[in-house]
Amino acid sequence: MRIPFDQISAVSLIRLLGPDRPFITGITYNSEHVKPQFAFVAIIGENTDGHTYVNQAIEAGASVIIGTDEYILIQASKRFPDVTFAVVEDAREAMAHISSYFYGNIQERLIKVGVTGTNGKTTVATYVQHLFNLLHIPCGMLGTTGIWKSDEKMNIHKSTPTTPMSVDIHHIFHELHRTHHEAAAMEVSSIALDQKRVAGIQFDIAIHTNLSEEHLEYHKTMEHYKASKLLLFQQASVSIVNLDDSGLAEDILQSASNRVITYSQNLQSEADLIWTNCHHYEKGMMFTVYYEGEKYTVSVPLYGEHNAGNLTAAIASALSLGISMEEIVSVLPEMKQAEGRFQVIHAPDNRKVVIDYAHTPVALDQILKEVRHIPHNRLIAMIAGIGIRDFGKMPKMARAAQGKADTVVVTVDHPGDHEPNDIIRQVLSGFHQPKEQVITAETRKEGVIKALQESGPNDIILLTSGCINGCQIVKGRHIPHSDENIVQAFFQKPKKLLLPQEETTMPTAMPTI
Ligand SMILES: CC(=O)N[C@H]1[C@@H](OP(=O)(O)OP(=O)(O)OC[C@H]2O[C@@H](n3ccc(=O)[nH]c3=O)[C@H](O)[C@@H]2O)O[C@H](CO)[C@@H](O)[C@@H]1O[C@H](C)C(=O)N[C@@H](C)C(=O)N[C@H](CCC(=O)O)C(=O)O
Ligand SMILES: Nc1ncnc2c1ncn2[C@@H]1O[C@H](COP(=O)(O)OP(=O)(O)OP(=O)(O)O)[C@@H](O)[C@H]1O
Repeated sequence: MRIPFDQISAVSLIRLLGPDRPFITGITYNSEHVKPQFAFVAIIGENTDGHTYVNQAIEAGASVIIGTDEYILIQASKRFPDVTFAVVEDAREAMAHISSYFYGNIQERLIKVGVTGTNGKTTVATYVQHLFNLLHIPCGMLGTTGIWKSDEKMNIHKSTPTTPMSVDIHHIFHELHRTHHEAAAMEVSSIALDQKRVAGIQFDIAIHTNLSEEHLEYHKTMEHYKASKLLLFQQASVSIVNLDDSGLAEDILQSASNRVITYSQNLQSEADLIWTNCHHYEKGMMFTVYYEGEKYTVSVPLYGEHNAGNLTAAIASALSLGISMEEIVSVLPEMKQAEGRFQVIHAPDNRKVVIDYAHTPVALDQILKEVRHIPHNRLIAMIAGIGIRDFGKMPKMARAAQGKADTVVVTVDHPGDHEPNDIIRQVLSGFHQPKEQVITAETRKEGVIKALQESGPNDIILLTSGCINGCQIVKGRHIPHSDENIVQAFFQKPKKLLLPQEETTMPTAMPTI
């Protein structure tokens, strides 16, 4: 395809050198992925500067170089007159707009739902995906659990943990459209918003979950974190806002010029959707939703009161498309839980292993309260300090856990370049004379095993924090890790721990109760 730089007005072009309508066969931000006639976008990163690799990209066949360093691009243009050099104001933003153009602006033909917030992005995006599919709107999902078509995971390498790089987003949108999808639900992280990964996308719906402290290792201040999240609502036609969140709701309401749908748990609020009266039962939960003066009873095979709120946000997104509440409520009994979010493995002696990716103090506090709704004897909770994240958060995890379990196992997730014991000490510093038993484990694997060893009949073993992309990041290496496999292996040996009928039910895939 030829790229007419002068016609893609959103690209803030400063100077164009070389052929002005270059032909390209692909776009990449990594010189190692350049193929003949690719456009290479030089990005200044945290470790290195993409402009360093301009020569390498041209040697690999790049026909276009896009970057911000005018001097480097002018010098290179003298040596390679057949190559197009585009000096732009913001390389990441330019990449987003050019990627959209390259993929035929196909994104405009999809219903796009963006979800942002500190906790609940994956869950809400997954609920939107499942709900739309049940309502016969084929919907994909882009998020921490992977890139999904309506019915299966796509085999696409993820460039980042949550929101892909812009060129990957447009490639995925193109693939979804090619396979007859009508919608895409996606998590939009604050980092992605700041890095313009979704620049040029006009979301049909933007959903807000909540805001609390997170990602300060990147944003440095809460103000920057908040301002980044707010960007999503400036590029959406409908904003769905959680009135119960004191972190961001007011700011969205004040700045939104688009249609707003609000949701809340509070009967006294004037929210458009009010969810209340949540009860758990063996197969899930039931709650009431008030909407336009009517009362609806929702029954879903999902657990955790916060998930009633998350589901209400997804319901609001379907309502905004003009689907009736009656139709929505009728399909909810078919809903499915998101991977690794309040998922329950039934283990021998009526033990229940709950895997939940709670990795903020707020989420940890929440899940520790929620699991108590499941009948149990003792509660053993594993918490972790995440080495590749903000050290300041670690003691807060201990504070959130204190007093809420019988035993707390403190371990480490993704130590990165840090010594596991430094991380453990940092977490432990948050406890204030804990009455419960606190034990430590230097690796997540050891932590899971110790938590299981502590358990007895009818106990709940809650494994929190998370394992991004099924691995542990240790000194730059990605070491495969799976809590489920460790649980499975633990109960398989010694064999006598397993009841005969349970041997077939201790699966690699996790069933929910
Ligand atoms: C902080 C951050 O955003 N990091 C992303 C960033 O890496 P970086 O800034 O360190 O890049 P770098 O290594 O300095 O390289 C700079 C540029 O030179 C290029 N390069 C480098 C070497 C080479 O030989 N040739 C070459 O072209 C690189 O491709 C890059 O474009 O650019 C890379 C791609 O160019 C991303 O893969 C990487 O995401 C990493 C995997 C990451 O962990 N990101 C996290 C922080 C993130 O984005 N998280 C959010 C939120 C998650 C949540 O919800 O909790 C997310 O949306 O995923
Ligand atoms: N609405 C909510 N309010 C508070 N806590 C929540 C909410 N939804 C989910 N959580 C908690 O946060 C954990 C993470 O949920 P989820 O993965 O959906 O969030 P996320 O924002 O996508 O985080 P990440 O992108 O880092 O995975 C859940 O396991 C649960 O414990």
